[in-house]
Amino acid sequence: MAYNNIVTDTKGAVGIIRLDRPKALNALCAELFEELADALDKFEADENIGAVVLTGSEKAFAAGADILEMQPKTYMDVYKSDFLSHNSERLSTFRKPVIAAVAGYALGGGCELAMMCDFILAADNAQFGQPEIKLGTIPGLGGTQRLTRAVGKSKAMEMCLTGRMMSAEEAESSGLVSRIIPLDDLMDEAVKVAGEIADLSQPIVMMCKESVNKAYETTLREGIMFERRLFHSTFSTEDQKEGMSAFAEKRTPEFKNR
Ligand SMILES: CCC/C=C/C(=O)SCCNC(=O)CCNC(=O)[C@H](O)C(C)(C)COP(=O)([O-])OP(=O)([O-])OC[C@H]1O[C@@H](n2cnc3c(N)ncnc32)[C@H](O)[C@@H]1OP(=O)([O-])[O-]
Repeated sequence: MAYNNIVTDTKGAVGIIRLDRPKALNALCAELFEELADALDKFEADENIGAVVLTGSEKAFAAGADILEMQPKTYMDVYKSDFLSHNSERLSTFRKPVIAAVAGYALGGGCELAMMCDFILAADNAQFGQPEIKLGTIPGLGGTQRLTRAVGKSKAMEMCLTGRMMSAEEAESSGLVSRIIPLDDLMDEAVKVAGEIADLSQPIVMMCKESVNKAYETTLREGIMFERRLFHSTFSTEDQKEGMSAFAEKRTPEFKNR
């Protein structure tokens, strides 16, 4: 598939997806979602890729779903086509770690896309928001749910009801992003961290991601049982033997991804 709205690249074992629709501040049109899903399918199937970085431009990670594309749609259009239920959710089912490297605007669907990633590294110029309310609609890609889980009800409610933007500092202090990086260093740092993760055992990393994500979907007791079972299952892998043997023998582990 030829891409018109994204650019993909690799650096070692890191897959990079850059949203690249500059004229519309990377607004998420249907074609972009289709391309993003295709790129994710390819990176997921590629055994040489251990982690992915999703980024945009310095001005915008993504300024939201494409308003001009949505504007003429009727209720019957969106209901019958189950608008947003297909390619736009692909990121949330991706099994390898994905880091969002966010600079500039991450608004509406852009903020929701960043929140589907496993963690967010924010440039110091990043701005997050769910401004859908100002357009006479509400978030439709998980914003009311993931933002509430990330920053708590009071701040999420304020953000969704007012549509105001949150600075990188506020996003970090409220737990939406894991760290703030100077804009010029953002991609280098994101690729470095992704590379460190990709050097670990891929199946163990996938289990760890699955277990952390379980915390969003279950009770504490069930989540702890799920984690315990996955933890037990790591003992069936060669990589657990290698990791612990390497520690005992004071050497660097050589993971084989099995
Ligand atoms: C997915 C699930 C549900 C989600 C819903 C949503 O996300 S709802 C969306 C939630 N998001 C919002 O409500 C944010 C909407 N965007 C804004 O408020 C402003 O663009 C800004 C404050 C981000 C930047 O202001 P600035 O003065 O620096 O820049 P500028 O304004 O001059 O924009 C440059 C060009 O980009 C264009 N374009 C930008 N965004 C979109 C878009 N989403 N769509 C389409 N096009 C968009 C803009 O029209 C212009 O094109 P033109 O005229 O040159 O052909």
